[in-house]
Amino acid sequence: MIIKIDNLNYVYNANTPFEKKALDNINLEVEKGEFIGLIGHTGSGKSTLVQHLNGLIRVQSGSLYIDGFDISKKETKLKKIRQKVGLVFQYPEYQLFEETIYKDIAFGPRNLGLNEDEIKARVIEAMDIVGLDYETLKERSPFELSGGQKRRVAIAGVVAMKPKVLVLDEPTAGLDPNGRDEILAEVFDLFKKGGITVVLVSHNMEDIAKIVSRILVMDKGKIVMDGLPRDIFKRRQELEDIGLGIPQITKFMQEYKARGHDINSDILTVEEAKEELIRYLRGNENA
Ligand SMILES: Nc1ncnc2c1ncn2[C@@H]1O[C@H](COP(=O)(O)OP(=O)(O)OP(=O)(O)O)[C@@H](O)[C@H]1O
Repeated sequence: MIIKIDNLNYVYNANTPFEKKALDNINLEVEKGEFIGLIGHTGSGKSTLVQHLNGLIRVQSGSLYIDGFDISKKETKLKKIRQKVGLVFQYPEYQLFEETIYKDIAFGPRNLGLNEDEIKARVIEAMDIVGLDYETLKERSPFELSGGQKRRVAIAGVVAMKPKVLVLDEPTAGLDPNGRDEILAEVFDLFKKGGITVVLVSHNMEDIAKIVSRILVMDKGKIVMDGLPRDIFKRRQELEDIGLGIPQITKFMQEYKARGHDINSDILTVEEAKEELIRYLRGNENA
């Protein structure tokens, strides 16, 4: 098991008038190689939970193991945790700071104390994974790039640390549909290569439906649903009750079925819908 969380609670500004319980008894087990989609309304606790995973927020009560390694202990070094878990923040481009793309991506591996050859190899590999051309871009300033490309540099910086768990908090926020699809495709490619567990936080149900293998739904600091995307999106009313939607295409298929059409409405993508509708319409023609 790569992530194991027991009875995790977190309160901001404890014992002050601004006290706010952000995590309420979280229990979670994630196997190596899962692709988790974490969804929930604004303020439900998603960021607080994922920031625990890389030690940005330290455990107040409960326990948290990454790859068998207890990160709830105060004495556990942050450096050790961050070698295991890479976190890409919302709008990560604001955290770029070096004068060249090479230096930015090399920053993490350099902090690990690796030698220059190994650092270079990691930068080349990470740029390749996120689809940035090493030769033409290595000496360029990250600040000259487009929004989508800056975000790739930020993701490459985390990938270059070779984490076992990659956490992406709203990685496509603010990008146009093309930029969004490209970033997701690269994350998915990285995942498919194996060896990495991904936790993707998103408000975008289309993005989630396209790529994750398991969905966790948060509400008021708790995990209130946990299951396969197809099963979660069947619970449309429960999701709507906590301010969440389902993918447009799934909604369309559910509504089409409700009007008396005998189709399978467990659909997650436009491609699946197309196949199902062709099957159904051909069946009707032949009847
Ligand atoms: N630094 C902070 N100080 C005080 N309260 C906070 C702080 N950060 C978050 N909170 C509160 O904790 C709760 C959980 O917030 P969190 O950011 O984890 O939710 P979220 O699901 O990630 O929201 P979003 O989708 O808007 O990023 C919210 O009520 C929020 O207002």
